[in-house]
Amino acid sequence: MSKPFLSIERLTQKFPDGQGGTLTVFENASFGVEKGEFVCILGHSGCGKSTIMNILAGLAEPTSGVVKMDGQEVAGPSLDRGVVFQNYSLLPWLSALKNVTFGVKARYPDWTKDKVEAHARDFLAKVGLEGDVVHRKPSQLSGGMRQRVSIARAFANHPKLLLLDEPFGALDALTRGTIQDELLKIWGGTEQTVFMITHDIDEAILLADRILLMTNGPFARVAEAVEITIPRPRNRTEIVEHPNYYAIRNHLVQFLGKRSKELAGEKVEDDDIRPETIRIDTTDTHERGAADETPKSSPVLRAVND
Ligand SMILES: Nc1ncnc2c1ncn2[C@@H]1O[C@H](COP(=O)(O)OP(=O)(O)OP(=O)(O)O)[C@@H](O)[C@H]1O
Repeated sequence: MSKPFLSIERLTQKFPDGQGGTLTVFENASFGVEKGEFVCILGHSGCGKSTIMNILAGLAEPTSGVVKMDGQEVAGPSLDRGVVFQNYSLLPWLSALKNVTFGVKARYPDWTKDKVEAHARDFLAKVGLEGDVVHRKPSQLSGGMRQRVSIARAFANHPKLLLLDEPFGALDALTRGTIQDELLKIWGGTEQTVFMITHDIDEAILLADRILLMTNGPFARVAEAVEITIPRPRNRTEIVEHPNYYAIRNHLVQFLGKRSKELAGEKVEDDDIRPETIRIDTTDTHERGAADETPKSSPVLRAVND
C-alpha cells in the first residue's frame, strides 16, 4: 500500500509529571492522512490532541516516533504547514489586511505588492471580510471577525497542510455556524489537507471526511477512524436529514461517553496500533442480500480493518 500524504508513525509523548515521575500522554499513536483530506480528531481533555498538533506543526518534538509529510520528516516549523489556534494569534499592530499580506509576502517573495494585496483581499472576501473593515486592527474586530482573518491568512498562504486547533472554540453558536460554512467553501476550492481538533461532535461530522477518536490518557491512543459517509457539499441544516447522520453521531457519542474510558490504557498488539476503520452506512444495500429485510431505520454498522 502506498504511503499517505501525512504519516504519523509510533508517536509517543512523555512529560515529567511534576512529582518526580513521568506522564506518558500517548503511546505509539500511528495514523495517516491522505492528500486533500479533512480529518478531525476528537478525544477528552488531556488525551494529547494539542500535543499531537504541535508536533505536526513542528513546534514540539515527540519523545519518540516520526511524522512525515510528502515523504519528508517534519522537523521544525515550515510555510508548508499553516496553523490556526483558538486565540487567533494575529499580529495586534497590523490591520486585518496586513496580517494576511505579511504571510503571503513571505510565501511568494517574487510577487508584486499589488498582486500580494489582491490575493490577500480575495481570501478575506472568501470569509466575508470586504471594504473598510480590512483596514481595522485586531482590537477593533469582533472575535468572529478575528477568527475569519486567521482562517483567511492560513488559506492564503496555500500551505500543504492546515492545522486547526479548536478554531471556533471561543465563538457563539451562530457565528461558529457561519464560519464553519465559510471554512467548507474555502477548503472546497483548494487541494489543501486539513487536520482539526474540535470538541464539537456535530462540527466534526459536518466538516470531516474522517474522524479520529482517541481514548483517554494517560497512554492514550487513536483507536478508531470513523468515515463520514455523507456526501458533499454538506450544509448544517440539511446534513441532519441524511439517514447516516444519527447513526454516526450515536457511534461518536457512545465512544466518547463510554468506550474512550473502557479502552483507556489498554495495551494493544503491534499489529493493532493503527486505528480501526469504522464505516457506518445505512444506505449501503450492497452489503445486504436482496432477501435481507433489514429496515432502513436500523443502522448497519460494519467495522473494516485497515
Ligand atoms: N509542556 C508540558 N509539560 C508537562 N506536561 C504537559 C506539557 N504539555 C502538555 N502536558 C500534559 O499533557 C497532557 C495532554 O495535553 P494536551 O494539551 O495535548 O491535551 P488535549 O487533548 O489537547 O487537551 P484539551 O482538549 O483540554 O486541549 C495533559 O495532561 C497536559 O497537562
